[in-house]
Amino acid sequence: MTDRPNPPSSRGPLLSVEEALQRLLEGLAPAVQAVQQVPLEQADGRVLAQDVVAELDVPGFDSSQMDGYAVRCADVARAIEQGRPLPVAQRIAAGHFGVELAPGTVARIFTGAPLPAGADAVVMQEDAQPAEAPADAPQAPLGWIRVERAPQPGQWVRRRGEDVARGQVVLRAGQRLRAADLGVAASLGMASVPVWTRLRVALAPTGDELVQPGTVAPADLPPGVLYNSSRYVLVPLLQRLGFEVTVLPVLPDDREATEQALAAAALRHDAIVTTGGVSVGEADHVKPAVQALGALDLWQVSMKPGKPFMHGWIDRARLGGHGRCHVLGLPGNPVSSVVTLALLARAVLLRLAGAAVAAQLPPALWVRADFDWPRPDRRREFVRVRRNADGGVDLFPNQNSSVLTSVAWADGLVDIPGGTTVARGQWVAYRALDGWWD
Ligand SMILES: Nc1nc2c(c(=O)[nH]1)N[C@H]1C(S)=C(S)[C@@H](COP(=O)(O)OP(=O)(O)OC[C@H]3O[C@@H](n4cnc5c(N)ncnc54)[C@H](O)[C@@H]3O)O[C@H]1N2
Ligand code: MOO
Repeated sequence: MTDRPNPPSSRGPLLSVEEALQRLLEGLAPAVQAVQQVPLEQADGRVLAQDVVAELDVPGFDSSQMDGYAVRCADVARAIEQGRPLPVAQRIAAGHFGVELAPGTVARIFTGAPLPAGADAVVMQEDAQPAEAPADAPQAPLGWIRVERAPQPGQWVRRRGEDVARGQVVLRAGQRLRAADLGVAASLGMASVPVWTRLRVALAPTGDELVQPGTVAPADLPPGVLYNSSRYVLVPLLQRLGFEVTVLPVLPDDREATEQALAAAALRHDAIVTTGGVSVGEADHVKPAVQALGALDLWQVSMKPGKPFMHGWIDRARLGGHGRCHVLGLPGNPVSSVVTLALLARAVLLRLAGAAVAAQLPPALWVRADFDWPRPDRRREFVRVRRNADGGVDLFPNQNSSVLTSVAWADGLVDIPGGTTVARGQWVAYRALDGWWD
């Protein structure tokens, strides 16, 4: 990444969310360096470090999809025409190979069993009836069947390689592995996968007003003091993204102490996520501290909540180390911190973790707004909503960025462009919050 000119100032036009994502991800290289081979059982959510190429076809052989009879379609058609039954010449169970199907015969076959050579379809047993042996026929120890309708070639046959073809790139480097991916890897015979080491993220809450729950009883809470609630939202979200998260003690509203704590954390982590202290007040020390230790890249985005979001880095060379430690400054209001983590910081952190991430928001679903939003804001708004049983979304009544119960109630965000309103019944862009963390 090259050094860039000054971040946009608070006085100029604010960056849009898309511009911010472009700027954040442009030239951003992964911070993780080592690859580890991890057993499939522990690989959920990890970032794949190398492409996985199939060494075999899956399935490895043509097989039956049903319990029934392996047949040659032409023979069945002829037998129907002549009104004759067909002899069952062999019996093939899953895990066993039969012999080539002799012309004019069928094979009893079970689901998953290999199709015998010569067979080109399977007739399920419900479509075949046991029949008497014709008087002029030789012995058939497994009996005779009669089929009413001629099958099409390929019917009820699971084709070799129809799931995965040998040589195919099945999983891509940079992909975050999900449960089904692990099953696919297992189907290729892999017991472990090469993944990047976990990104080491420090969460650094700031603010003299914060206390840890459990240290002061609600009845004894001094005026102006509140519990550090964001920590308990952000840590599980960061962990679900696959990071190794350390929580630092709350940083006081003090420039010197903020700088020292960030410097120490920068040497031991790939990225630091701060909360609070990024607005314009005198007690907002995160920005100047990052500037003193490295550089500020971006500050303030045209979004509500979340406007004061900040990104910068600490130059470890100044601290006797090497490389950069990225700092993502989330605004202090708890809702703003969740929304900026979802929309902006998540992409940066995942890229640092080695994941392939696009510089755009994930695609939205279009849903019906079952609410009015009559007062436009200059900033693009991300309002907390919940899908209802009628196929629309309801709005949480209090959209203040300090109201954390709005996030607890909501299952997603509706994206309202700056300067626009929403009328009940209108189609709006909805993004499920859950989708951001798996
Ligand atoms: N003059 C201006 N003032 C503000 C602006 C502005 O543009 N001009 N922006 C506002 C916006 S928007 C937001 S969002 C806030 C964010 O400010 P900070 O990031 O500096 O956050 P703080 O002031 O430190 O905290 C804001 C609020 O959140 C509470 N908080 C902080 N951390 C936690 C936590 N871990 N758990 C629970 N609650 C937390 C804090 O006590 C404050 O009440 O700035 C506006 N001001
Ligand atoms: O971003 Mo602030 O989050 O509008 O309150």
